[in-house]
Amino acid sequence: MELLHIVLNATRILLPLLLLPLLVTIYEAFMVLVLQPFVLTRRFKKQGITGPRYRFLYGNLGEIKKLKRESHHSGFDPSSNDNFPRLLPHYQKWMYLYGETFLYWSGTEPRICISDPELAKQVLSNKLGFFVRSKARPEIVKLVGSKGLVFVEGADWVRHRRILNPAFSIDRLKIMTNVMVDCTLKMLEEWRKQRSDDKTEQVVMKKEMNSEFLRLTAHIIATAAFGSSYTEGIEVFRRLKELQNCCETSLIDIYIPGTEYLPTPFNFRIWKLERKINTAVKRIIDSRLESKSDYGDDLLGIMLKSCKSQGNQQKMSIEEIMHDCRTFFFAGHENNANLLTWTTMFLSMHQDWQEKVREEVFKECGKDKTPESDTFSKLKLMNMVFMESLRLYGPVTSLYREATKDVKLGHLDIPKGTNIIIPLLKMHTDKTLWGSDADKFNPMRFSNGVSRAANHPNAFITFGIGPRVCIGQNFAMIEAKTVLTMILQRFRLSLSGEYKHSPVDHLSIQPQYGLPIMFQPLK
Ligand code: HEM
Repeated sequence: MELLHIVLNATRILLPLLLLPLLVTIYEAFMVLVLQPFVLTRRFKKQGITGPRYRFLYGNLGEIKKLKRESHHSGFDPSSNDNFPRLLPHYQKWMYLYGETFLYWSGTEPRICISDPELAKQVLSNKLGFFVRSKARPEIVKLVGSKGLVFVEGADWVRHRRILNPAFSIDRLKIMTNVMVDCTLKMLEEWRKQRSDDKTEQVVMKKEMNSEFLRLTAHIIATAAFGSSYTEGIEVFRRLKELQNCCETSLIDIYIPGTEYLPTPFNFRIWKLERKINTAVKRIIDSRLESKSDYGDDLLGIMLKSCKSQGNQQKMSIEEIMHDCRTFFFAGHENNANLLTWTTMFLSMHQDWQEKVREEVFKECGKDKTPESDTFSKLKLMNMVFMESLRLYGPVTSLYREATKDVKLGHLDIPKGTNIIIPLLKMHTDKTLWGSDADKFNPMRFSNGVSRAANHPNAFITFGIGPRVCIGQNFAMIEAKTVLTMILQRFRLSLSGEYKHSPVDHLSIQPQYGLPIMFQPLK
């Protein structure tokens, strides 16, 4: 009897203690899943901002998935460059229904879509830390590296950027131009060998250029990043590519927080790949550190030098360096390949522009001289073509920021925690900004410079603006100019009859069925 009494007393004391965490979790879940969406929806409604209705837990993810699937299967006008409705159909639909600025829900995360260039500029240029990069899905963070430049914030970001800026200075890029030329020459030499091995002795050669450019840009960034450790470096990048393929397949699924920690076969595969990548990068770093020289002039060498610099603020940890290696591969490889791919498509379709750009190349670089970095600023027409290609098929389709406090943006009151989406693809093809031919290829619109190409100076922000502007934009442009110059010096390009126009959004805009191009050697 007495024992029962003790047990009852203990239960009376312990039960509330045991129940408390459960109650707190239920309360928090209620706040996030029910109350916050309700309150925020009302708060924005009062400001005249509406959007699709919040659905429990999933927000509007289901509708996004459905609209993307439908638009993907709906076929595509082969002459159209109007990618916005096809690749971001949910934004198009909601803009039509609720206006240019609207609220939607990515799961329980509130998102405001803003495509006004003036507001976009205010968000991206804010130097007070009111808007930071939005938290990305774990798959993306794994690819780019959580401690690399893309995802660090505040003082860490300042330190990273200070260390890395010199790696992209004009002097360094001049040296890197030689790397770009050498890698392109290797690709062209391979093509020559394949042609001479070809028993059919056809003069015109067909190449699938998206995969050629992917291979070439991987080769270039691996050499620029790892230089003397190239062989090991390319192995790291191969594994990163595997990781990317793995992550990409899961990106179309709805993300449920915490699932990345579950011991599923998919997660085991990712963890294994990550371990292999880290071990391989660590091995390269260790062998450099052991060499006790000045660590080399490549990106890795520049980062390693920062490890031994005196000022604490300037230092970078080995883990951070490992993550930055991933960042450079991810950011500097596919984006550049896609820029080259879509530009090649345009030049093959618009023979008049191909001739104009080739004439410019012959005039400024000669017919068979290897290009030098000093010449690139003279290639004005080529630059205009690249800008037009980036406007219509820029690899980054949207930019993401999160408000770190309640903040005023134009006439809007943005509550802390709201994500702001800037749909670049929409801004870059908006007829009110670019005129009635907004979806047409017309490089002439850039003849007076980027800021005068549309009726707002910030209508074109393919590399971003403000403090987080792309650190690799000059690298990207020099690489693209090097490769295109060397190709145009040697070949006349035309689109193969097999080409099927079907741009898809796989982290960047890519041709679903590749880009088969016919290469005719110039006399
Ligand atoms: C066509 C080529 C490229 C395009 C269109 C592009 C576009 C962009 C954009 C739009 C941003 C800003 C994102 C934001 O504000 O949230 C960015 C950031 C960045 N890009 Fe690029 N990029 C390209 C090539 C490269 C290359 C070649 C590298 C490196 C080798 C690179 C490295 C980075 C890094 C590290 C950041 C983050 C910068 C920071 O947060 O401080 N990108 N890029």
